[in-house]
Amino acid sequence: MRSAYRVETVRAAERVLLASLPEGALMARAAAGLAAACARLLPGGRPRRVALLVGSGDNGGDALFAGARLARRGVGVTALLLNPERAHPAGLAALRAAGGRTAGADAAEGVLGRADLVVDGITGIGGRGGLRPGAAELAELLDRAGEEGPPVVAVDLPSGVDADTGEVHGAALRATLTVTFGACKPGLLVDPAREFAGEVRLVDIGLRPELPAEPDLVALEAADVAALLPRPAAESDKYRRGVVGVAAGSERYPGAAVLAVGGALCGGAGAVRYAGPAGAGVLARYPETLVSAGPPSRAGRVQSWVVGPGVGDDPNARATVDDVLAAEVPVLIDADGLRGLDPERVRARRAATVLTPHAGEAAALLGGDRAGVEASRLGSVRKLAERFGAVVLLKGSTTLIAAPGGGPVHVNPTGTPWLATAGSGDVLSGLVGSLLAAGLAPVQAAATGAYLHGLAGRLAPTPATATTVTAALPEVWDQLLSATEVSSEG
Ligand SMILES: NC(=O)C1=CN([C@@H]2O[C@H](COP(=O)(O)OP(=O)(O)OC[C@H]3O[C@@H](n4cnc5c(N)ncnc54)[C@H](O)[C@@H]3O)[C@@H](O)[C@H]2O)[C@@H](O)CC1
Ligand SMILES: Nc1ncnc2c1ncn2[C@@H]1O[C@H](COP(=O)(O)OP(=O)(O)O)[C@@H](O)[C@H]1O
Ligand SMILES: [K+]
Repeated sequence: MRSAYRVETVRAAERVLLASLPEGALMARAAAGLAAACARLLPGGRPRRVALLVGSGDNGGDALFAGARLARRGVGVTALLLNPERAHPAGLAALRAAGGRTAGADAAEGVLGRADLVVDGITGIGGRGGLRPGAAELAELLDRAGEEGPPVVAVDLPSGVDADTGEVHGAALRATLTVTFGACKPGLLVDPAREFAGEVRLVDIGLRPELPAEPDLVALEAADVAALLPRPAAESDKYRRGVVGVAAGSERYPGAAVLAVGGALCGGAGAVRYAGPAGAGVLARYPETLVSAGPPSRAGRVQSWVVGPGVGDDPNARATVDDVLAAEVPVLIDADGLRGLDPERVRARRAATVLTPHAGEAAALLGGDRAGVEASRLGSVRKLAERFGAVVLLKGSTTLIAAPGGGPVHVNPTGTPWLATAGSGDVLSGLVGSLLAAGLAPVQAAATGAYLHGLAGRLAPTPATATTVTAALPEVWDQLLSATEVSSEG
């Protein structure tokens, strides 16, 4: 499991560690890791030039000490000082002693134009709000150079992104690689900031023992997901494996029923019941489905319900959602089912509820606009989970999952923008509902479902469609299960 910690937590851990180490030791560890990462990105066989962007805090100090290490290896290093009087004094002295140069920000265009690599040490975890004008101009200058420009290595964080929330207010440095120290920060894993971070590499500076057991953000890895996947045992039968009910589709949108059932068949439950008006289409595609045309409550016993995809917005659809909400099993609500959903109705349920909105649906539930949700994904998903007393999976780039009452938020690491294709959300809802029926806890079901769905999106032939994503799911299971079998044998 990958973990990320908020600035406040990182600072507290750093204080403990700093007290036990000689002065400057921690920064030296950070700078050594940073310099090694930069050296690997530099071209060989000719004089090489590195430009350091140096702000007035310790982030600039890291850049200066790393620059000194590179200068000692024969690299031409120039530090652009945004605020020369406030640049880290010991870092400056080290750079100069190693033969590095300094320049004011007015020299930026020339220095950056000649650089093979840029090191962004403007702000790290001490950055507040949008970048100030001098720093913002540097970010814009590099943005204009685009692909033609030199690679940028961000020190700890790309300057201008919010470490705790992943929000970006105005300009920010766009990095090829972010070398982060001690612990990953939530902003490095959540969009829009994640887009600015490039590849993220964690440098161990000895902080781990001082960090609390519970992170603020987590991302499942393959072994975690493999351990969560429900597997039939010798004494299993289809009922013990769990039965998932799907109340989806309508005469207008019959395809949503087929897609949600397809996802549900690939989520580990032993059987799928379908209740609704699109049974003929479902049976034609998946004859293994148990189909009924009446209300969900008359369809027979299930261990979870999925309701909403393609049900439309007529009174029948509302009645279907109400009927499912009355069930005493975990319920996943998606798409049309989320329209006008009453928080009190959801809070009053005794069994778990999982909501799976995309940004537009989340905005409607929160009474805001879509752009606001996309700009503040972590805040939005937490707010929705609290308001509805439900587990919320916010879809989109860097899908997030939050539970009511706090605890770590999950971020899905496997997504791909190829999943932004009609109906792929319907497949996800069936998949997560099936994992719920198989007995996974709601947060685990949502996080595991998003992980499998993302991998299937990557595995499906390009361009992925909802149907090919479904078809790729068994291969995703195979890969995950066979990898763990090998590791448990070895
Ligand atoms: N505390 C520690 O023990 C360690 C800290 N390290 C480094 O220290 C960094 C934190 O250092 P600081 O607390 O000095 O903070 P930073 O260096 O991240 O940022 C603070 C400085 O940036 C300026 N600033 C803040 N917001 C700005 C904005 N929007 N636009 C332009 N300038 C802005 C402030 O005026 C201040 O001078 C970490 O990110 C990491 O790089 C590492 O050396 C590892 C050890
Ligand atoms: N930019 C993106 N990057 C990664 N995944 C995305 C992106 N945009 C959408 N997705 C994923 O694609 C799926 C689309 O679901 P949804 O919006 O409900 O579409 P539909 O209603 O057509 O099924 C979700 O799993 C979502 O997380
Ligand atoms: K930085």
